[in-house]
Amino acid sequence: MTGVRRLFSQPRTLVGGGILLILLLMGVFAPVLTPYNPNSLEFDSFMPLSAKHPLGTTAIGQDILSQLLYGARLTLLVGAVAGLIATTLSVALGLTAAYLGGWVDEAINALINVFLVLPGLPLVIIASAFLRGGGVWPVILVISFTGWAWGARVLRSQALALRERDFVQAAVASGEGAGRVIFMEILPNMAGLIAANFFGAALYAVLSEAGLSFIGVGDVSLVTWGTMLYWAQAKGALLQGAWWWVATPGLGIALLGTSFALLNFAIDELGNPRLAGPVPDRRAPKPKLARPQLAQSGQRAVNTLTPSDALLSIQGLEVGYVTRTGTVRAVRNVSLDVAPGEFLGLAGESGCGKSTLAFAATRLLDPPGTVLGGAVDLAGRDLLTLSPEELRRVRWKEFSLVFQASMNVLNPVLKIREQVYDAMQAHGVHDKKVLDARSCELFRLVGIRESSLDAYPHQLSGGMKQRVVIAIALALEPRLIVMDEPTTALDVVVQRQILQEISEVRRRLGIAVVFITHDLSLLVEMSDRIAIMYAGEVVEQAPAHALYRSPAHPYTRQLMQAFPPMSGPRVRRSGIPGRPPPLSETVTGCPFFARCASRMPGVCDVRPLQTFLLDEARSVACFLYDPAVPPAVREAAQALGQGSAQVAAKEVRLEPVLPLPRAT
Ligand SMILES: Nc1ncnc2c1ncn2[C@@H]1O[C@H](COP(=O)(O)OP(=O)(O)OP(=O)(O)O)[C@@H](O)[C@H]1O
Repeated sequence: MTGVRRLFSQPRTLVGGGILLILLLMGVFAPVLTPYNPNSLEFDSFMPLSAKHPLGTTAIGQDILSQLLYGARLTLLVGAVAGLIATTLSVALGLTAAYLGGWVDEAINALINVFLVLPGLPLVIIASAFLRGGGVWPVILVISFTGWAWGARVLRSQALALRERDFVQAAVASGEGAGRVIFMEILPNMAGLIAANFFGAALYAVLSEAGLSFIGVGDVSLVTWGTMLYWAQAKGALLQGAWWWVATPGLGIALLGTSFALLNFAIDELGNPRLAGPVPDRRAPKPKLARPQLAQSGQRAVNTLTPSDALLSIQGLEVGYVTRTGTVRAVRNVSLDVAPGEFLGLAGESGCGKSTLAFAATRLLDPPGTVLGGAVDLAGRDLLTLSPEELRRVRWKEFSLVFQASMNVLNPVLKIREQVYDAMQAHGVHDKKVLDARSCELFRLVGIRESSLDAYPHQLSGGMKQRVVIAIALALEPRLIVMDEPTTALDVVVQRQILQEISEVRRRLGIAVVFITHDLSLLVEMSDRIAIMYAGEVVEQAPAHALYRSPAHPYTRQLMQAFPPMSGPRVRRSGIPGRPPPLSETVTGCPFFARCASRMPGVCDVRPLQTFLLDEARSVACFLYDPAVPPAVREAAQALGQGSAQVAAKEVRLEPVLPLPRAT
């Protein structure tokens, strides 16, 4: 059901809109509904209710029904126009302050505060008295310009909160312009609040006009419900027993207020789809995928990369978080290449710098994170030096990103379809047929029913939302997708389904994937190649099957032992004793030294760490493979490390060769 249809199917809308419509029709068709001029003095004073005068007459012989009908015109005009002007001012100033921030925010905030502390009623009275006699417009202007500040403050706060939400950040990151972010991402989420603001301001205007007229400050020669009250009070209507003269405009104002309030609630519900709509369909689609298989070397991309055939080339990347207590060097001299269509897994303990690496390489690192050195080249473009505009053009088209909390980037008040379209439209795809066809194709690819395109995010389960985000990330068929624990927040079954789909999709589309997770056994299933990070450094890189069969670095071995095997009997797993060194400190030698079962004191803790190439596809940053260390010493150390390193060395026929150059 569309938003408008849903709005008009609510009882509140029907009642509130019905009352408002009746009041409007009363004003519009006043000349038809009554034969009398509201200002005509042709009747007797204080005539009681009768067929000729259903609401009696005033002290000076005016027909009260005519006054009520004609009075609706000006009363509604004051409410609508003053409400509109005040709301426009509130939205414009509130959003400008929140979106631009800095001195603009401070200046607008100061203005809001000034208007809030000004005593409203006396100000309105003085201003109205000053402008008296100019008809209804001075009253409208005075009410509008004194009634915007509260709304601006509330809308500013809401916009500030929305600006930090993931879906707004994602829209900014995906290159949407400021206007589009404000009008497409932020404003729809504030519809309820803006509507509330409008109806609140309109009600304030109607009541202010009535109050001003009642005390005789407005233009009492006009016929409004306020001036009716003024004259009724001035001529002692209640003392004369002519209660209907007071009750009629009072009831009109009360009904108008009720209709505004009901419409306000109804629109609020429309702006917040969680409050309405059909029961969510949370049935997950059935995956139609084959059982995952352990990689076979013949099927895999082989890591024989040279810089010229790499799609993504990270060279000597250094990233730090500059804090008051020093710089946390979270990524240290990392070099990684990813070939076109390759699935590179990145694993390591929590806090070893995986996310920092992903964020820095894709230019999404927020302060205090800073790139301290190195280069990131994607298909010949140095991503680290691209201007924001160039980056906007490249992101989503050349590479896209899916993170653990990616499902939060979905805007809660927009249908999934609009959000999938948005990503494509921001990059120049506007043909409705193409958008439609592509969206359906993407949804089939990631295993979601096409009907979910017309759902709101809250109507989908977490797994489905994450698939939607993956579909959006695939929308422009980027050459590379970086996925940082994209399924960690989901249950194991859904995780597996999604991972199988990612694997399938990237094979079909030939997209390269950098996949980050703690779960090494999962990576072994999915990856062509795996890089292991420890304390900000890449300590081992190898084809997945080789790493699984014979991990070379003692840390990789221990990491593998910490996860259950993919087959065989269940055994108790042990964690890795000890902790990584603090990344804010300079590490001399190997950062794994203190925890390593094969450590060689006097070597590993004193020499600057080097990376050794074991064969054309494997490298390891460990002195156990340093030809400069006597073989006997290395063998003894390997044996100490439970002997498994020797097995590994035999299996991969380790022939330590040249140390790779490492940037300092
Ligand atoms: N804003 C920050 N300020 C200071 N240090 C930070 C900040 N963010 C991360 N760090 C530090 O940087 C290091 C790397 O963190 P990062 O999140 O990249 O690791 P990770 O391997 O992705 O961990 P996880 O798997 O838990 O996400 C950690 O030591 C962390 O404490």
